[in-house]
Amino acid sequence: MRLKFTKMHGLGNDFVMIDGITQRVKLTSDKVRQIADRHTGIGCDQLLLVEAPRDPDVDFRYRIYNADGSEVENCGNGARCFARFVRERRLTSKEQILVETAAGVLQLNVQGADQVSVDMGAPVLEPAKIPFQADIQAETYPLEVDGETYTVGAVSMGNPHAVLLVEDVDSAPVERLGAAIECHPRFPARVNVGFLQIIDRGHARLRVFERGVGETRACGTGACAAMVSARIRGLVDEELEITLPGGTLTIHWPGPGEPVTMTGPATAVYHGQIVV
Ligand SMILES: N[C@H](CCC[C@H](N)C(=O)O)C(=O)O
Repeated sequence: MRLKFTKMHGLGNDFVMIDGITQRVKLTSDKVRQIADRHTGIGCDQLLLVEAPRDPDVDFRYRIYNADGSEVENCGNGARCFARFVRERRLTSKEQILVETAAGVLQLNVQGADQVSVDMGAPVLEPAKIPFQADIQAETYPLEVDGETYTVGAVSMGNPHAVLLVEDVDSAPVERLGAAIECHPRFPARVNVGFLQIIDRGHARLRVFERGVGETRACGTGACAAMVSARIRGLVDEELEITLPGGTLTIHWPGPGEPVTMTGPATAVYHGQIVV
Protein backbone atom coordinates (compact mmCIF):
# COMPACT_ATOMS: atom_id res chain seq x y z
CA MET A 1 0.00 0.00 0.00
CA ARG A 2 1.54 3.35 -1.10
CA LEU A 3 0.51 6.20 1.25
CA LYS A 4 0.95 9.95 0.96
CA PHE A 5 1.60 11.53 4.36
CA THR A 6 2.53 14.83 5.99
CA LYS A 7 4.99 14.98 8.87
CA MET A 8 3.88 17.53 11.50
CA HIS A 9 4.53 18.38 15.13
CA GLY A 10 3.05 20.26 18.04
CA LEU A 11 5.95 21.59 20.14
CA GLY A 12 8.10 18.65 19.07
CA ASN A 13 5.45 15.96 19.72
CA ASP A 14 5.60 14.57 16.21
CA PHE A 15 3.03 12.97 13.99
CA VAL A 16 2.56 11.21 10.68
CA MET A 17 -0.70 12.59 9.29
CA ILE A 18 -2.52 10.39 6.77
CA ASP A 19 -5.53 11.44 4.70
CA GLY A 20 -7.83 8.42 4.71
CA ILE A 21 -10.52 10.32 2.78
CA THR A 22 -8.81 10.68 -0.60
CA GLN A 23 -6.68 7.53 -0.07
CA ARG A 24 -7.75 3.92 0.68
CA VAL A 25 -5.94 3.12 3.95
CA LYS A 26 -5.90 -0.20 5.78
CA LEU A 27 -3.78 0.09 8.94
CA THR A 28 -2.79 -2.70 11.33
CA SER A 29 -0.83 -2.32 14.58
CA ASP A 30 2.18 -3.80 12.81
CA LYS A 31 1.97 -1.24 9.98
CA VAL A 32 1.64 1.60 12.53
CA ARG A 33 4.75 0.37 14.37
CA GLN A 34 6.59 0.09 11.03
CA ILE A 35 5.68 3.68 10.05
CA ALA A 36 6.49 5.04 13.53
CA ASP A 37 9.92 3.37 13.70
CA ARG A 38 12.59 6.11 13.78
CA HIS A 39 15.20 3.90 12.07
CA THR A 40 13.33 1.82 9.50
CA GLY A 41 10.17 3.90 9.00
CA ILE A 42 9.23 7.59 8.95
CA GLY A 43 9.40 7.97 12.75
CA CYS A 44 6.76 9.62 14.96
CA ASP A 45 5.22 9.63 18.44
CA GLN A 46 1.74 9.11 16.99
CA LEU A 47 0.12 8.35 13.62
CA LEU A 48 -3.10 10.29 12.96
CA LEU A 49 -5.57 8.95 10.37
CA VAL A 50 -8.20 11.34 8.97
CA GLU A 51 -11.53 9.75 7.97
CA ALA A 52 -14.99 10.87 6.96
CA PRO A 53 -17.29 11.44 9.97
CA ARG A 54 -19.96 8.93 11.05
CA ASP A 55 -22.11 11.78 12.43
CA PRO A 56 -23.35 14.03 9.55
CA ASP A 57 -23.21 17.09 11.85
CA VAL A 58 -19.45 16.68 12.35
CA ASP A 59 -16.78 17.56 9.77
CA PHE A 60 -14.29 14.70 10.21
CA ARG A 61 -13.29 11.69 12.28
CA TYR A 62 -9.68 11.11 13.23
CA ARG A 63 -8.06 8.05 14.74
CA ILE A 64 -4.96 8.19 16.94
CA TYR A 65 -2.29 5.47 17.12
CA ASN A 66 0.68 5.52 19.49
CA ALA A 67 4.11 4.48 18.22
CA ASP A 68 3.59 1.04 19.85
CA GLY A 69 0.58 0.49 17.57
CA SER A 70 -2.07 1.00 20.27
CA GLU A 71 -5.15 3.00 19.22
CA VAL A 72 -6.07 5.65 21.81
CA GLU A 73 -8.84 8.09 22.62
CA ASN A 74 -7.35 11.59 22.42
CA CYS A 75 -4.31 13.61 21.46
CA GLY A 76 -4.13 17.34 22.19
CA ASN A 77 -1.10 18.27 20.08
CA GLY A 78 -2.46 16.00 17.37
CA ALA A 79 -5.79 17.83 17.32
CA ARG A 80 -4.06 21.11 16.52
CA CYS A 81 -1.97 19.50 13.75
CA PHE A 82 -5.10 17.77 12.42
CA ALA A 83 -6.86 21.15 12.05
CA ARG A 84 -4.01 22.62 9.99
CA PHE A 85 -3.61 19.42 7.97
CA VAL A 86 -7.23 19.21 6.75
CA ARG A 87 -7.14 22.88 5.74
CA GLU A 88 -3.80 22.59 3.95
CA ARG A 89 -5.06 19.51 2.07
CA ARG A 90 -8.14 21.55 1.13
CA LEU A 91 -10.44 19.02 2.79
CA THR A 92 -12.13 22.03 4.42
CA SER A 93 -11.84 25.81 4.44
CA LYS A 94 -13.55 26.17 7.83
CA GLU A 95 -11.78 27.91 10.69
CA GLN A 96 -14.03 26.17 13.23
CA ILE A 97 -13.85 22.39 12.75
CA LEU A 98 -15.79 19.66 14.56
CA VAL A 99 -14.01 16.30 14.70
CA GLU A 100 -15.01 12.93 16.14
CA THR A 101 -12.41 11.08 18.17
CA ALA A 102 -12.74 7.91 20.23
CA ALA A 103 -13.14 10.25 23.24
CA GLY A 104 -15.99 12.30 21.70
CA VAL A 105 -16.39 15.39 19.50
CA LEU A 106 -13.79 18.18 19.75
CA GLN A 107 -14.19 21.75 18.47
CA LEU A 108 -11.01 23.12 16.88
CA ASN A 109 -10.53 26.85 16.21
CA VAL A 110 -7.80 27.75 13.71
CA GLN A 111 -6.33 31.13 14.60
CA GLY A 112 -3.74 33.36 12.91
CA ALA A 113 -0.14 32.33 12.25
CA ASP A 114 0.21 28.71 13.38
CA GLN A 115 -1.93 28.85 16.55
CA VAL A 116 -4.90 26.52 17.07
CA SER A 117 -7.25 26.52 20.05
CA VAL A 118 -9.03 23.29 21.02
CA ASP A 119 -12.06 22.77 23.28
CA MET A 120 -10.85 19.52 24.87
CA GLY A 121 -14.10 18.88 26.71
CA ALA A 122 -14.55 18.53 30.45
CA PRO A 123 -12.05 16.40 32.40
CA VAL A 124 -13.26 13.19 34.03
CA LEU A 125 -12.29 12.61 37.67
CA GLU A 126 -14.39 9.58 38.65
CA PRO A 127 -11.81 6.79 39.13
CA ALA A 128 -13.78 4.08 37.30
CA LYS A 129 -14.08 6.31 34.19
CA ILE A 130 -10.39 7.24 34.05
CA PRO A 131 -9.89 4.20 34.53
CA PHE A 132 -8.06 4.05 37.88
CA GLN A 133 -8.65 1.66 40.77
CA ALA A 134 -9.62 3.68 43.88
CA ASP A 135 -12.39 3.30 46.46
CA ILE A 136 -13.46 6.98 46.32
CA GLN A 137 -12.73 10.02 44.13
CA ALA A 138 -10.08 12.33 45.64
CA GLU A 139 -7.77 15.23 44.69
CA THR A 140 -4.81 12.89 45.09
CA TYR A 141 -4.16 9.21 45.77
CA PRO A 142 -1.27 7.29 47.40
CA LEU A 143 0.31 4.98 44.82
CA GLU A 144 2.88 2.35 45.76
CA VAL A 145 5.60 1.91 43.14
CA ASP A 146 8.61 -0.39 43.69
CA GLY A 147 8.22 -0.17 47.49
CA GLU A 148 7.90 3.64 47.58
CA THR A 149 4.60 5.51 48.02
CA TYR A 150 3.93 8.49 45.72
CA THR A 151 1.09 11.04 45.71
CA VAL A 152 -0.63 11.19 42.33
CA GLY A 153 -3.54 12.99 40.75
CA ALA A 154 -5.65 10.92 38.33
CA VAL A 155 -7.51 12.63 35.46
CA SER A 156 -9.00 11.56 32.12
CA MET A 157 -9.01 13.91 29.13
CA GLY A 158 -10.57 11.07 27.20
CA ASN A 159 -7.26 9.32 27.82
CA PRO A 160 -5.85 8.47 31.26
CA HIS A 161 -3.26 10.64 33.06
CA ALA A 162 -1.39 10.36 36.36
CA VAL A 163 0.05 13.69 37.61
CA LEU A 164 2.90 13.98 40.14
CA LEU A 165 4.13 17.27 41.62
CA VAL A 166 7.93 17.65 41.60
CA GLU A 167 10.33 20.33 42.88
CA ASP A 168 12.32 20.39 39.63
CA VAL A 169 11.28 18.75 36.36
CA ASP A 170 14.90 18.69 35.15
CA SER A 171 15.88 16.23 37.89
CA ALA A 172 12.58 14.29 38.01
CA PRO A 173 12.96 10.49 37.48
CA VAL A 174 10.79 10.62 34.32
CA GLU A 175 12.23 7.54 32.59
CA ARG A 176 12.30 5.20 35.60
CA LEU A 177 9.14 6.31 37.42
CA GLY A 178 7.23 7.11 34.21
CA ALA A 179 7.79 3.59 32.89
CA ALA A 180 6.84 2.01 36.24
CA ILE A 181 3.60 4.02 36.61
CA GLU A 182 2.63 3.68 32.91
CA CYS A 183 2.04 -0.04 33.49
CA HIS A 184 0.89 0.14 37.14
CA PRO A 185 -1.88 -2.44 37.82
CA ARG A 186 -4.19 0.26 39.29
CA PHE A 187 -4.31 1.80 35.78
CA PRO A 188 -5.90 -1.13 33.86
CA ALA A 189 -5.64 0.69 30.49
CA ARG A 190 -2.09 1.88 31.27
CA VAL A 191 -1.55 5.63 31.77
CA ASN A 192 0.32 8.76 30.64
CA VAL A 193 2.50 10.09 33.48
CA GLY A 194 3.03 13.85 33.99
CA PHE A 195 5.73 15.42 36.21
CA LEU A 196 4.57 18.95 37.11
CA GLN A 197 6.64 21.76 38.67
CA ILE A 198 4.51 24.70 39.78
CA ILE A 199 6.33 28.04 39.28
CA ASP A 200 3.47 30.31 40.42
CA ARG A 201 -0.36 30.40 40.10
CA GLY A 202 -0.07 31.17 36.37
CA HIS A 203 3.03 29.28 35.26
CA ALA A 204 4.29 25.68 35.45
CA ARG A 205 6.78 23.31 33.83
CA LEU A 206 5.86 19.78 32.76
CA ARG A 207 7.47 16.64 31.40
CA VAL A 208 5.32 13.70 30.27
CA PHE A 209 6.13 10.01 29.92
CA GLU A 210 3.45 9.05 27.39
CA ARG A 211 1.57 5.74 27.34
CA GLY A 212 2.71 3.72 24.36
CA VAL A 213 5.59 6.06 23.48
CA GLY A 214 7.84 7.12 26.39
CA GLU A 215 8.86 10.70 27.14
CA THR A 216 7.75 13.12 24.41
CA ARG A 217 8.79 16.75 23.91
CA ALA A 218 5.21 17.82 24.62
CA CYS A 219 1.83 16.29 25.47
CA GLY A 220 -1.35 18.32 24.97
CA THR A 221 -3.75 16.13 26.94
CA GLY A 222 -1.00 15.81 29.55
CA ALA A 223 -0.84 19.58 29.92
CA CYS A 224 -4.64 19.72 30.28
CA ALA A 225 -4.65 16.90 32.87
CA ALA A 226 -1.79 18.50 34.83
CA MET A 227 -3.64 21.83 34.94
CA VAL A 228 -6.84 20.16 36.15
CA SER A 229 -5.03 18.22 38.85
CA ALA A 230 -3.18 21.34 40.07
CA ARG A 231 -6.36 23.43 40.01
CA ILE A 232 -8.46 20.97 42.05
CA ARG A 233 -5.63 21.01 44.58
CA GLY A 234 -6.01 24.85 44.71
CA LEU A 235 -2.48 25.50 43.39
CA VAL A 236 -3.15 27.45 40.16
CA ASP A 237 -5.59 29.99 38.68
CA GLU A 238 -7.94 29.32 35.75
CA GLU A 239 -5.33 30.18 33.09
CA LEU A 240 -1.96 28.43 33.17
CA GLU A 241 1.06 28.74 30.87
CA ILE A 242 2.66 25.29 30.84
CA THR A 243 6.20 25.03 29.49
CA LEU A 244 7.22 21.57 28.26
CA PRO A 245 10.61 20.61 26.77
CA GLY A 246 9.27 21.49 23.28
CA GLY A 247 7.64 24.81 24.21
CA THR A 248 4.65 26.43 25.93
CA LEU A 249 0.90 25.71 25.82
CA THR A 250 -1.83 27.95 27.26
CA ILE A 251 -4.44 25.98 29.20
CA HIS A 252 -7.70 27.51 30.45
CA TRP A 253 -10.07 25.72 32.83
CA PRO A 254 -12.72 27.58 34.92
CA GLY A 255 -13.39 24.52 37.09
CA PRO A 256 -15.28 21.21 37.49
CA GLY A 257 -17.86 20.43 34.80
CA GLU A 258 -16.37 23.08 32.48
CA PRO A 259 -14.38 22.33 29.30
CA VAL A 260 -10.59 22.66 29.19
CA THR A 261 -9.28 24.88 26.37
CA MET A 262 -5.76 24.33 25.04
CA THR A 263 -4.02 26.78 22.68
CA GLY A 264 -0.70 26.27 20.93
CA PRO A 265 1.13 25.90 17.62
CA ALA A 266 0.91 23.24 14.89
CA THR A 267 3.73 22.93 12.38
CA ALA A 268 4.03 21.08 9.06
CA VAL A 269 7.54 19.80 8.31
CA TYR A 270 7.42 17.86 5.01
CA HIS A 271 5.25 15.77 2.70
CA GLY A 272 6.15 12.29 1.49
CA GLN A 273 5.05 8.88 0.36
CA ILE A 274 5.66 5.52 2.00
CA VAL A 275 5.02 1.94 0.87
CA VAL A 276 3.85 -0.36 3.71
N1 LIG B 1 0.06 8.76 24.46
C1 LIG B 1 -1.32 9.22 24.61
C2 LIG B 1 -1.90 9.69 23.24
C3 LIG B 1 -1.21 10.94 22.70
C4 LIG B 1 -1.31 12.09 23.64
C5 LIG B 1 -0.37 13.27 23.38
N2 LIG B 1 0.54 13.16 22.28
C6 LIG B 1 -1.13 14.58 23.35
O1 LIG B 1 -0.68 15.56 22.71
O2 LIG B 1 -2.19 14.66 24.02
C7 LIG B 1 -2.18 8.08 25.17
O3 LIG B 1 -1.77 6.91 25.02
O4 LIG B 1 -3.24 8.37 25.73
